[in-house]
Amino acid sequence: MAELSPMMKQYFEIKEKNKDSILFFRLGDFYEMFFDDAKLASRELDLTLTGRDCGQKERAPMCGVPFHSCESYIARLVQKGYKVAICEQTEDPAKAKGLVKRDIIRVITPGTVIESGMLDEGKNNFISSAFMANKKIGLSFCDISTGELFITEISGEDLQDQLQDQLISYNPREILIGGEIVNFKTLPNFIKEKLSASVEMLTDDEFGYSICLDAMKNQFKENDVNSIKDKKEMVSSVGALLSYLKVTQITGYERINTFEVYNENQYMNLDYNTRRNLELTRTMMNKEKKGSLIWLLDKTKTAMGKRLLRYWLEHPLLNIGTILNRQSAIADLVDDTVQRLEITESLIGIFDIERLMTKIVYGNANARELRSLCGAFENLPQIKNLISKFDSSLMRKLTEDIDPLEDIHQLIDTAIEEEPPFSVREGGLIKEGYNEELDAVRSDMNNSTSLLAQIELEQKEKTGIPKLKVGYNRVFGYYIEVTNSYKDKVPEEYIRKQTLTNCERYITQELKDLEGRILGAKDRSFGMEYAIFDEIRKVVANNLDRIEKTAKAIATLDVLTSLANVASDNNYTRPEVNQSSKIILKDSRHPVVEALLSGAPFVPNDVTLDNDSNRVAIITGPNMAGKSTYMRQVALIVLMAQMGSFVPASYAEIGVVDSIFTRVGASDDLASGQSTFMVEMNEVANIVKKATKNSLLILDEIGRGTSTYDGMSIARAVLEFVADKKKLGAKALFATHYHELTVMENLLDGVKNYNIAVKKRGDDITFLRRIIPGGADDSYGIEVAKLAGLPDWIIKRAKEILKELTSGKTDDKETFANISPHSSEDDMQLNLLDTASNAVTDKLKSVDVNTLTPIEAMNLLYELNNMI
Ligand SMILES: Nc1ncnc2c1ncn2[C@@H]1O[C@H](COP(=O)(O)OP(=O)(O)OP(=O)(O)O)[C@@H](O)[C@H]1O
Repeated sequence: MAELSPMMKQYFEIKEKNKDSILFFRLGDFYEMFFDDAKLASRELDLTLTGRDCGQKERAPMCGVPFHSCESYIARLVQKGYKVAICEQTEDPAKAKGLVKRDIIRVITPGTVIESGMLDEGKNNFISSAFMANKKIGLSFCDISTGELFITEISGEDLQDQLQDQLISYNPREILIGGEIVNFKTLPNFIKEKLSASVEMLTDDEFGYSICLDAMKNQFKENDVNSIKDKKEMVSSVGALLSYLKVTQITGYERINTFEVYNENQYMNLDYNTRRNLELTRTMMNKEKKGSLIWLLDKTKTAMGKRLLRYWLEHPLLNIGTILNRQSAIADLVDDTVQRLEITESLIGIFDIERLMTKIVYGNANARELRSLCGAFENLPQIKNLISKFDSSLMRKLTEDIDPLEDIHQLIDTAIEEEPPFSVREGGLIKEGYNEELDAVRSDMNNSTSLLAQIELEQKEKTGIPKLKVGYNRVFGYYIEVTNSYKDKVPEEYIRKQTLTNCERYITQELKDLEGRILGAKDRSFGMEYAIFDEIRKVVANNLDRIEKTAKAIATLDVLTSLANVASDNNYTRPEVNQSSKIILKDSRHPVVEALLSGAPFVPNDVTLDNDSNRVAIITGPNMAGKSTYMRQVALIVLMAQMGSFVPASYAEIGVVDSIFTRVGASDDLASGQSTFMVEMNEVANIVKKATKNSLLILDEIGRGTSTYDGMSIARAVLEFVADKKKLGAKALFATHYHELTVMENLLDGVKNYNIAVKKRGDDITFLRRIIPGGADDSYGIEVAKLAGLPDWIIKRAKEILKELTSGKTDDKETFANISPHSSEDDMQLNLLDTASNAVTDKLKSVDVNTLTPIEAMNLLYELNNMI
């Protein structure tokens, strides 16, 4: 067998160490993939598969992507869950002796993306690490593009459920798991179906306590590490994550210089179904942002603010103090419109400082990005000044945290060109006047350039060739070009280098000497520029703590301003948030439906819920009356209040709830083999298992997915469980079409009936959208069906059947069986037909048709026709 070429040998050595990644092997201006990687990439990225001679009989399958547009290709692979190992030349090809050295500079995995083009600017890109031992789970979430790291410990009952709820609230793209977590048999399916994240199994050694503790010590301040070092599972989770980042990122992960330990009881619990049902970040129907709560609330001006707003929305608080702090800051902004609008304006154009800093710390930010950072700092002094006038404690803290960073701004501004090129190795980065030495080298370079022009002139005169010019190419540098018609005038000392169709190119000793000076000056100047640029980049990186603190403050201010703008534009009110267990709302509205309604205005409604005589509200009323809207608006208002936001109501008192659970709408999960009813019952089971008396439950038409009697029985049993203080005793809104359930008001403590009023005139109904005490008198299903355009025949027939069913003569089943399968109209027509056909038969019996004359036959036919 023939020997592999040296380059392919090098390829195989590198590939051997990165078997589970697609290897992007840098060759010139391309990243090439070979063998199975090439086949996979060609399939996934629609690339043409070619072959490369590799010293063997068979050519190596190969495909490539251009270096300059590689991001979009990598993004597509990473989004599909693949890892991409980037292999670069690690020495200057010009200085290499033999084959250029190459090595992996970074492995990009779904959870370790930092490239802005591959990230959603308004969403964190988390990688998570979960390790379980001793019935405890250590869990961490890290966004390496911003340097944020959140860690927690989960203990107690239902660890898998708790873990899933935590994973849902951070939505990581990649999850490292190990220890006893492998026993959670349904977890992989959950991760695949609900999170679409990729999973990496790590070994117990990788989660080993002492290795992990060392990894933490290398990364964080001693005091920080000491504060959690007894939480072994937590240490294992963070340590294994750091080691994974070290292996994949190789450099730059030092950006993660601190962490935040959170307690899962710090935040309201929202499970997967509730997040989906309340349409927090996208709608259920179209999976679109428009129509979701975030769409309404997000008026942020910066990417940092966008991400933080999303975080607040996905993590409503339980701590009243923190909620009140946010509220007071929003109140400051709501009350001072002029100031608020000025702040809003000064936030516009502030770049993503958090993600820029990551690139700077990684050492791969270019001069343009440094300029963007400088631009982001421009308004800081003004913003600090604007908010210093406010009184609330959060505003005071933000004023303190915002560092105007004038020194860094000035450093970048005086050093870096306004519009530098993307490349940092080809000059044009540093402003004239910033560095004397650089200016001197540059002037040498420029003088040399004018010397070239002088040479051209001199040679023209000396040789008498008018069409002579000095040019440059990459192959043999500076040359003199003479058109063919003057070839005979070329002096002897010219050395011919190239012949083209119309001209010849020459070099001279004088030109080569000058070239040495020019290129030397150019190289030196570019080298100096890069060194100065890199130094500035390092200075900025060394100020990470100051810059990061400012970025966080700007993000917080942006979120507060966004919420204040929404509150002011939509006439929201500041809710009174307390521990009262009450939810009292006056004139409350559904924030999103209200914003989307174009015709008639939204009809506001009141709400009274508490843990006493108003625990459960049974809501009846016709279809389309607004039951679901009403229930969701209560849940959304509670959630908004616990985010710290103002709410759409004229008055609101919110006793904090520990969780919101919802069971709404019909959905099936055919992929996991579950019918609509199974999904519904699973969700109900989950709610009754996890809810506490401090939870808020939204139960919309429980039991509708099965037969009437079974459904009604289940609905009543759930209602009894929820309402009964000895069992659950939680606050709940319970919408149902089973009017029979309204009797529960008399049978159970704490249950109240409400209905959404409609006005009926003849066959037509008008929706009033007002919630009023008492059960609904009728369900008006048929009237709504008529509104929906069901044909008259079906409507009439349905009314007939309903009349029989509600006549109350016998039990429903018997009555239903006794109803004729024809409508009364059908029966009438059948009777008529019967009579006519009898008359015709009688008539025909009375005549002998064989003896009729043609005229008599015609008359008979005429007579028969009239009978029918
Ligand atoms: N308070 C309101 N003011 C104005 N329009 C409303 C109000 N409540 C609901 N609506 C409108 O009525 C539509 C139907 O409301 P919703 O889906 O809540 O009815 P429903 O009673 O739950 O119906 P069903 O029993 O068929 O599920 C909503 O899409 C909304 O546009």
